[in-house]
Amino acid sequence: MQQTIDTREIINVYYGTTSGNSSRLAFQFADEATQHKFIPKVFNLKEFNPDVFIQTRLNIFFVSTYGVGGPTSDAIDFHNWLQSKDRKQNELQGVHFTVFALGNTKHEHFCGMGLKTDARLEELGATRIFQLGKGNSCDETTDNDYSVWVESGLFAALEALSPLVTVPANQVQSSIYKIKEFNNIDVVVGETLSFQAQKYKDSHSLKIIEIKELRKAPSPGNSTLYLSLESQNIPYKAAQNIGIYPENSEEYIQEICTMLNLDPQYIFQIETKGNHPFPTPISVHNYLKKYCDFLGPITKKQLYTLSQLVDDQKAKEELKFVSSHKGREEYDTNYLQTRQCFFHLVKKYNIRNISLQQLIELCPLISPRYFTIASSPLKNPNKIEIIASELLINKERLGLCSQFLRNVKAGQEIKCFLQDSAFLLPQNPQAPILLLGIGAGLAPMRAFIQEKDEFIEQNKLDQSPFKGPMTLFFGCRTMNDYLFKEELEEYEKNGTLNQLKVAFSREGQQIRITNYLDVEFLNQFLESGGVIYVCGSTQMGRDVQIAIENMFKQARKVMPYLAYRKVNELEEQKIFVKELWG
Ligand SMILES: Cc1cc2nc3c(=O)[nH]c(=O)nc-3n(C[C@H](O)[C@H](O)[C@H](O)COP(=O)(O)O)c2cc1C
Repeated sequence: MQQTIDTREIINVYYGTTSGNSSRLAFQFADEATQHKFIPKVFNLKEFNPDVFIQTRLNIFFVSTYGVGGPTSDAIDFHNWLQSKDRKQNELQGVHFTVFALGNTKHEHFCGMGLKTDARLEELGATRIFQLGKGNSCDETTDNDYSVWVESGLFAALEALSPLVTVPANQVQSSIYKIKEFNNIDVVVGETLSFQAQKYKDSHSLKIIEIKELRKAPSPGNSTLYLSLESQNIPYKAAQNIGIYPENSEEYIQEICTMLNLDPQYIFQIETKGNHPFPTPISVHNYLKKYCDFLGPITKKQLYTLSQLVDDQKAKEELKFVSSHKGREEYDTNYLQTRQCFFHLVKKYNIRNISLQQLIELCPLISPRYFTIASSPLKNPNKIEIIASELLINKERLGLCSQFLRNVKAGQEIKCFLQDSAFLLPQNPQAPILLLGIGAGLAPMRAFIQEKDEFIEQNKLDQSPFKGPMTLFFGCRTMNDYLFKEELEEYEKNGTLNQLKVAFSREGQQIRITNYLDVEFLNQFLESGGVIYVCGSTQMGRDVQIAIENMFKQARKVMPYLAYRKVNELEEQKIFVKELWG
């Protein structure tokens, strides 16, 4: 007798991400949808195909916001397609959707991209299955916000639309991986890789020319590295973003192999009807090194699986509880905020019985870390320079990328790719330029200064995108953190920088760069058609925003409630350009 199975419809799960939050939730949702007997298909928005979208009834979007309430770079084509005037009224009739928007309340336009997507889908005639959800990464509550959203009835709404049907078992596509030992005699057939794995595969391998510490008295967590990479004739732009794929260290790989009794030399292939999560055949060692993110924030799916595997009854209950909706506050305070990860919990609870297949299903791929290029291709056509601050987690362990960069040596190659940042050249080359940076936020400023300096050196200032006066206000804690001191002072001496001011927040007068932004100065600067570039912490971005608002209120007598809008207008006109983190 033919075997049958109860199932529901296909759901397309789309995500647009930069740092991995949206993709993590998209895959988590896919896992939960499978338990509810749906057939999820996960796509990065770069792979968005309008025909597939319109033909599939159920669609869910996980979209994060970047820039001024805009899309992540992988979602730009989708965003342009959706918002295009070419779209016809009711073009999306029959399509059902729901959106989970990711953002951060420290940024303006909170969840802007999700809100725009949600509103436009409805405008084009698509039916909203469930109200928009919002995840706020400000206090790292995104994952909890997601579970609250799901628990408030998402699956009930989906199930009402798509009742169970009984079909022959062989009609249901399975995306579960099967691990198979690779023998040298096996013929390797071309695999279709997941979007993220393909992006990794297509990225460049750039050789490190030099790596050194920039601070005078570094300590763990208070270190800033300088890296130069051979650009291998890959065209790059000043202040562009570079995504670097970090790798797990040998110590961690050895330890996890010992804990889980995995043979690092074992070479395996993956059998799946879906996309392959990474290229195979591969050794366990290389999988753990390049792809397996076992040090990232612990997910509820990981906690649930660990609860099933741990022997200790108390631990079992605790892990199960925090993986549930009821335990969301404990999950947030005791696991997310304390930066717990899969590796440390496996170690803490002495869990040994996790198979390679489970590991692959539980741990996401290592995501790239983004930096802003600190050099100009005109001055340095053969090298890309980067400034990287070190991240210390819980005052005890370095973040994955920080430990990776600590261990790499000159001559070694690293995987990376380039993409545009918010720091585009000014539209008016005559515009006065004000560069505001703190710490490693000096990177894009240095790239622009180098660019201008090169035009001056070649006696071609008339062709430069920076013909107007250029001012740099740089903030650091103490003289020990004053990065590129001699170089910056030289740029001031030779006239590339018309003004250089350095604010030390923990030394001397203990001031911040915002102390230089008084009402009169900002008013005159903006009246003269100036452009302001800011790079550093979100707090600093907010302080600069407040300084500009005050200028509007006091110098231009703008009503307080309109001052905020005025600053937004400056952002939209690319007169106030920010790239912030943290
Ligand atoms: C450079 C930058 C710009 C951002 N701009 C916004 C924004 O305008 N509005 C917002 O709500 N969140 C903004 N965010 C926050 C992200 O959307 C949020 O952290 C999200 O969880 C990231 O998801 P991802 O890991 O999938 O990229 C920004 C984050 C960065 C790093």
